[in-house]
Amino acid sequence: MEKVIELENLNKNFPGFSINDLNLNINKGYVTGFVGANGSGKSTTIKMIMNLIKPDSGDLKIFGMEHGDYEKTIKQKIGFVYDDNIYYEGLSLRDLQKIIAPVYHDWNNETFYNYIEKFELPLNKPIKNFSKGMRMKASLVLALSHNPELIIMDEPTAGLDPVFRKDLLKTIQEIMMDEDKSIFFSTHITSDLEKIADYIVFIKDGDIIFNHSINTLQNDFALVKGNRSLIDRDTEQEFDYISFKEDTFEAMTKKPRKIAEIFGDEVIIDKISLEEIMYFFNGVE
Ligand SMILES: Nc1ncnc2c1ncn2[C@@H]1O[C@H](COP(=O)(O)OP(=O)(O)OP(=O)(O)O)[C@@H](O)[C@H]1O
Repeated sequence: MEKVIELENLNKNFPGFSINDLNLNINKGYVTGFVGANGSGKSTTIKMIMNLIKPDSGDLKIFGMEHGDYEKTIKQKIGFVYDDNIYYEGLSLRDLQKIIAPVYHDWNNETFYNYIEKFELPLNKPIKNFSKGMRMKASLVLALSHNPELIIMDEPTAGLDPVFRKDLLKTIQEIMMDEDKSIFFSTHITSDLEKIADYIVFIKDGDIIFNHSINTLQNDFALVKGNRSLIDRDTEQEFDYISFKEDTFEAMTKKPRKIAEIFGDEVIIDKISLEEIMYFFNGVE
């Protein structure tokens, strides 16, 4: 499968936090969600992909190219959305359009005005008077108006109301009708990912814990509930994570068929949500 992002043995050290030998491939033509707890390294990874911060070592390729020689070519093909204000506060969207449009070969004014209308944004109001949600929408308009091949978003739905979040998911689905497009975005809203993501990358303390298709997560992982007395040193091995509550246990397994063979009707084997998978991988006590 063709890759749009390839990270190999990437290292970045901050005081008290580090990313060590991070390896990650993102497939072309799919929506990949990037999840992990607060402070797990999502923004740091995204900023390295965008060349906003430099890794200490390792290889990083976007569309098979490295930033060193090809940064301009790469940036032409990326739509980047993030919540920090990247604009001059006093400027309006109309001002920004005049500045940004000439920078991109594939800028499309019709797309720009369509999104302005769709997202109900004012053209002439200074960005400094925008609400948090309006800023995120403005960032989206500017990112989508140059027909990017790869859309990278750092928590795009943060600060957005549920109605607009739903519209945004629809917009993403429309964009993905073009099978050459790829989307990589971080979020804490796992229910959004269950609706639109093809792959989920999970990061914990700077380590990639898994990069699975949503089908693998839904079919291979299961939630098991039963009586605590069923768990001993041997049976414990069959589970990936277990939590106990009074006389009962709740556990995650990647071997639901084997669990059914061992325990039969003594346990309940259920579908597991992405939120529960993250909860277990983040370490339950
Ligand atoms: N410029 C920096 N200098 C020092 N430490 C930093 C810097 N940028 C990030 N960090 C640290 O790196 C860690 C990871 O931060 P990062 O923003 O990547 O997390 P995140 O997964 O995006 O979190 P959130 O979900 O809360 O946005 C944190 O401990 C943060 O304090």
